Amino acid sequence: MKLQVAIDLLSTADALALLNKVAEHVDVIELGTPLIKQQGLSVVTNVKAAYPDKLVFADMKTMDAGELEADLAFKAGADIMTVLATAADSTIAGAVKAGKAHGKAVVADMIGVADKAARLHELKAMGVSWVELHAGLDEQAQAGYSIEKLLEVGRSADMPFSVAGGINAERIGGVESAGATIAVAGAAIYGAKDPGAAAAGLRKKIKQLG
Ligand SMILES: O=C([C@H](O)CO)[C@H](O)[C@H](O)COP(=O)(O)O
Repeated sequence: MKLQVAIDLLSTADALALLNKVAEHVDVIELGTPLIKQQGLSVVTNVKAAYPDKLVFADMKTMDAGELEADLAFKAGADIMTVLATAADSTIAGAVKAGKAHGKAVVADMIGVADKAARLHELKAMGVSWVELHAGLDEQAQAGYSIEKLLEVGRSADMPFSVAGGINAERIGGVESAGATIAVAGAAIYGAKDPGAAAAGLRKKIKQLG
């Protein structure tokens, strides 16, 4: 299982300072949606220039104009971009088309999807590279939040999937056992006192489990 760091900070300088501590421990660098909204796609270009050997993930959460937005992200240097699974099929098809044109990956973010199993089958047919089983920050803040619901969907998924939703050292084992190809960790890394140690710790747990 790969480790993806989600950077939900708001400046390119802060993102680069964090990466200076954690990049060696992660496989995929995610530029979060708030960061891209604050900085524009220049943050993607700057991070890819600084880390050309890492996969750079632009969390665009595209809801419309799929081909155009995916094209913008890939032209900026992204290796992977996200389209919302709740978007119209034509939007997802457009993003997939741009992904194929650039030879890059398009991920469908399942945030807010009610019937995740049914949508997953449709997304597979549309040719997305993988799906992200995702509970967003607002969902995580609700009383009684549990990552288990996402893992349940993952266990019966017949395509590659990542998981995002408050993954930390306690939860990462369950994510690996559910069969995820990528574990996404945001706050558990950027919010840690020692982000380098936090990322290294998650990496170590993955190695132990694998
Ligand atoms: O995608 C995310 C969210 O929508 C805000 O951009 C997060 O990066 C994702 O949820 C992972 O972060 P954590 O839940 O803090 O691990």
